[in-house]
Parts: sequence; C-alpha cells; structure tokens
Amino acid sequence: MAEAKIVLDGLSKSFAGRAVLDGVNLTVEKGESLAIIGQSGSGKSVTLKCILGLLQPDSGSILLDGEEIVGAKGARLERIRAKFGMLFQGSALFDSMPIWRNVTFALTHGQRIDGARMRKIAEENLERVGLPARILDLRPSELSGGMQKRVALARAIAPRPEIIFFDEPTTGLDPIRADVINDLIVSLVDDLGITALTITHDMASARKIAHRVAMLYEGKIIWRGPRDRLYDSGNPYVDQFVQGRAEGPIQ
Ligand SMILES: Nc1ncnc2c1ncn2[C@@H]1O[C@H](COP(=O)(O)OP(=O)(O)OP(=O)(O)O)[C@@H](O)[C@H]1O
Repeated sequence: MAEAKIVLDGLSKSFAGRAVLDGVNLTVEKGESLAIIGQSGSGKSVTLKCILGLLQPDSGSILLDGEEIVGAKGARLERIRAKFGMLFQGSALFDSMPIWRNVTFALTHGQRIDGARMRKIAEENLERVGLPARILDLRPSELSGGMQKRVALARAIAPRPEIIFFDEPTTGLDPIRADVINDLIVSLVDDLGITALTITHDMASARKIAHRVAMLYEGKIIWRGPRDRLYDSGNPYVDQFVQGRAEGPIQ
C-alpha cells in the first residue's frame, strides 16, 4: 500500500467568521505529485500556509510522516520545515545576491560561508534545471522571467527536500516557457523522488505535472482523481471549472 506523506483531516479555517476551509480532507502519498485546483479565493494558499505552519487552522489535523504538525513551534517547526522546499509564485529571488548565493540560500541561511563549495552546489543544481554555469555571478534581474523561475526551482531543490510546494509555478510565463517549467518539474519529481504539492489554476500545468488532482470548492475537496479524469470527472463543478465556462453550478 502507498505510504501517506501528508494527511489533512478536517482542516478548517475561518477569517472574520467566514469559513475559508471547512473540513478539508486530503492525502498526498509519498513520491506522488498532487495538484490542488480551485477558483481564486477558494483557499488554496490558506491550505498551503497551514501545512507550512504560517497559519494556524482553527481545527483539524495535519500529519506529516504520521506526525501531527499543527501547533508545532520552535526547533520542532524548524525540523519539520527542513523537509520542505518551496517554489514561490513570483520566484522571490534576492536581487542583492548573485545567482549562486540565491540557489544555495537555504543551505547557508544567507551567510557568507563555504563559497567554493556552495558555488559548486549551485552549478550542479543549475545544470539540473538546464542553466549554464556562466550565470552564477549574474543578478536575478539580468535574467528573463523563465530563467528566474528555473533559478528558483534550482534553489528549491538544492537542499534535497522531501516535499516541494509549487505555488502557481507557471504564472507569468508564456505557454511555451510554462511547458518547459512543467517538464522540469515532472523530471525533478521523478528523478529525485520528491513528493510534490502544487496549487494552480493553470489546467495544462495541473494535467502535466500532477499524478492526481483535487478540487477545492467552498472550503471542501469536492473531487479528487487521476489527472486523466480531469476532463472526464463526471462532476459538474469540475467540468465547469476546467472548461472555464461562465454557466454552471459555480456562480
Ligand atoms: N490572513 C488572512 N486574513 C484574512 N483573510 C484571509 C487571509 N488569508 C486569506 N484570506 C482570505 O481567504 C480566502 C482564500 O484565500 P487564498 O489566498 O487561500 O485563495 P486562493 O485559492 O489561493 O486564491 P488565488 O488562486 O487567487 O491565489 C480569500 O477570501 C482571502 O481573502
């Protein structure tokens, strides 16, 4: 049987009396790539922030490798977070630092240590995402958006996390560059055996990078299934969403 990496059970979170998450149940298996889709404002980011320990759910449980992580603090939270890598929507690179320091940031915590070794690690990880060593000393602003995204991907994988979270990984990229990033994500997840959780409203991306897709609607996971079923889910909410139709049950 597949081993559960992350289990969300009854996860609920309200803001000012409005329930954003209303009993989210979801399991991400070890080594699988799962995408959460849903409308803008459906709570995808709130779900991610609860897992990352950036937001406290009002109720429910989050198990990581069988360990309850809701309410984790201090050294325990640090230990949990060390398992996580994150690719942020806007890449979130530091323009004050050369590319190689950006890539190795999580390994050095931004400190100026072990330069030669870190450059080597940066070079290896850049190579994995198809970028040449000649960019090591450039600044992020000297690169195109697509290249910045690859650098951010190299940074996310550099510490070899057990789980990577992708927040809208293709936002701001043209369809061809977006597909290059999708391909890279697929190969990294496969090659490195990383568990991946992606939040996105890019259906092409969800279909390509995820083994399974789950849809969040009105605070609950209303459908989950293999990516091949996304356009054949038999669920009118999913159909309307993936086809981008104005008419349907979602108003
Ligand atoms: N810290 C907060 N305080 C108050 N409300 C919040 C907070 N964080 C999120 N919300 C609200 O929760 C709802 C869900 O937000 P969330 O960012 O999770 O949506 P999303 O599905 O990620 O949307 P998008 O696809 O646009 O990024 C929104 O209505 C948002 O305003």
